[in-house]
Amino acid sequence: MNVTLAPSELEGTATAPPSKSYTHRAILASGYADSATVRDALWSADTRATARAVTLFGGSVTRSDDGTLEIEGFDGTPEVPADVIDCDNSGTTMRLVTAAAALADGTSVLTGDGSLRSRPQGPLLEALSDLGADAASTRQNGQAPLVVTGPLSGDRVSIPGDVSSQYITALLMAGAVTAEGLEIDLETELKSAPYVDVTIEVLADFGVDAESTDDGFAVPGGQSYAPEGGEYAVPGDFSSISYPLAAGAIASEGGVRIEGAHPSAQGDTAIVDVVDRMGANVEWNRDDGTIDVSTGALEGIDVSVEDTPDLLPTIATLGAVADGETRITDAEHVRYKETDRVSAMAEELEKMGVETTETRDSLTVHGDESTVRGAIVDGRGDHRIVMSLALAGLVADGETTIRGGEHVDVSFPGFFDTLSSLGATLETEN
Ligand SMILES: O=C(O)C1=C[C@@H](OP(=O)(O)O)[C@@H](O)[C@H](O)C1
Ligand SMILES: C=C(OP(=O)(O)O)C(=O)O
Repeated sequence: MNVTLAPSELEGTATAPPSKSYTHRAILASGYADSATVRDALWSADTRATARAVTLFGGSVTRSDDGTLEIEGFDGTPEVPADVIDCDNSGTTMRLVTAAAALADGTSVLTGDGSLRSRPQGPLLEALSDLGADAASTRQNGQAPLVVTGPLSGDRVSIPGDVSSQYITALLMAGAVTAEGLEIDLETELKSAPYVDVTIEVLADFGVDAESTDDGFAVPGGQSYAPEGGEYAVPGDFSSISYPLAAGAIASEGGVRIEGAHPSAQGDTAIVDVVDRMGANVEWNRDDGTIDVSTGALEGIDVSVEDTPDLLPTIATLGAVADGETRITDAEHVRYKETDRVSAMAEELEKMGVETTETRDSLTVHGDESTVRGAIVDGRGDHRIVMSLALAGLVADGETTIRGGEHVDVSFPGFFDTLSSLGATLETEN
C-alpha cells in the first residue's frame, strides 16, 4: 500500500493504542498461567503471533468485540507444538517463545518473515543450550529458522546484554516455572533496560517474583502465573504515542491532545522530555493520562537512545524539522531491528532533502525545515520507518509517498486513521 501525504495542519485528540510490549508479555504470561483475562490488549500482527504460539503450546486465545482476550493457558508446561511456530515480523515473539519452547518435552521449530530471519538469536540459543536444552539455528548462523528441544535443567546462565534485552525477558518468564529458577549474569552492559523493568512489572502483576541482582537478574523457580482477580489490563503504548506527539510538535499550532498516556515502566515515556527539550509546547497530565502538545520553534538536541531504541526513527524526523544538529547516540542496537533503522532513516530522510551523518552507533541529523521536500520513500517493510516518514510528510514541501504503508499493522493498526482524524491530508492506494 502506498500512502501519499500533503503538508497538513493538525488539531484534535488521538487515543494511544495499547502497549505492544505489555500485550506480548500479558498473552504469554496468561499462557504460562492456568487461565487469565487480558483487557485493552493490542491486537496487531505482532501480538497475534504471540497468541498463535500460546495456542500451539496447548492454550487458547479468544478475542471479544471489545478487545478483551480470554486466554486458557498451558499451565507452566508447553505442549510440543503440532506445527511450526510462525513469529511473522515479531522479534519479541521469537525471543520469548524460544525460551518457552525450551520447557517443552520435545522439539519446536520457529520461523518468521525475511526480516525476522535476519535478526540475531545466537546469544539466546547459546544460553538455552548452556542450560541443557538443544537450541540451534538451522543455518548455524544464529538466525531463524530455529529448532529447540527441551526441557532445560540448569539454574545459572550468562548472556550478553547489548544485543537484545528480549533475551533476558525470555529467560525470566521461562525461569519462573522451572524447578530451580534461574540466575542470569550479564556479560556486557544491558541496553534497552526499561524493557526488563516492564517484564518485572508484568510478572509482579501475575504474582511472579523476579529481581535485579549485582550481576544481572534472578527469578525463583516453582512459581505459578496468576493475575490478581484473574484479570490484567494493558496500558497505552509510548512508542506509538511518539508519533502523534511528534506530529503535534511539528505540525500543530492549534494543539494535539493524546489520551491514554498513563505512566508505566516504559522507557519510551522519554519522548515527552525529548519534544519538550526541542522546544515544543508540551504538558503531560499523568493523573488524567493526557498529553497536550503544540508546535514551538524546535531546535536540535543530543539524545541517547541506549534505553529507548524504538524512539530513534521518531527523533530522526523531529531532528530533520528542528533547527541545527540532533545527535542520536548509543544507537548500535537500533541496527538489529526490523531493519537497520540507523541507515534506513539516514537514507530515506536524505531522499527528502535532509542531511544526515551516520557512525556505527550514532545518527546526526542536520535539521532545517526549509530543506525538507516531498519524495517517494520506502518504508522498508518496517512499521516505525513508515510512521516516522509519514511525520516528515506532514511538513515537507510537496507530496510524500511512502511505500509499504500496510506495515503499520505490526504495532499501530489505526495509525493512518489517527493521522487523518487529526486533519492530515493523505491518500492510500493499494
Ligand atoms: O521487550 C520488548 O518488548 C522490546 C524490547 C526492545 O528490543 P531490544 O531489547 O531487542 O532492544 C524494543 O526495541 C522492542 O520493540 C520491544
Ligand atoms: C523492534 C521492535 O519490535 P520486535 O523486536 O518485537 O520486532 C519494534 O516494535 O520496534
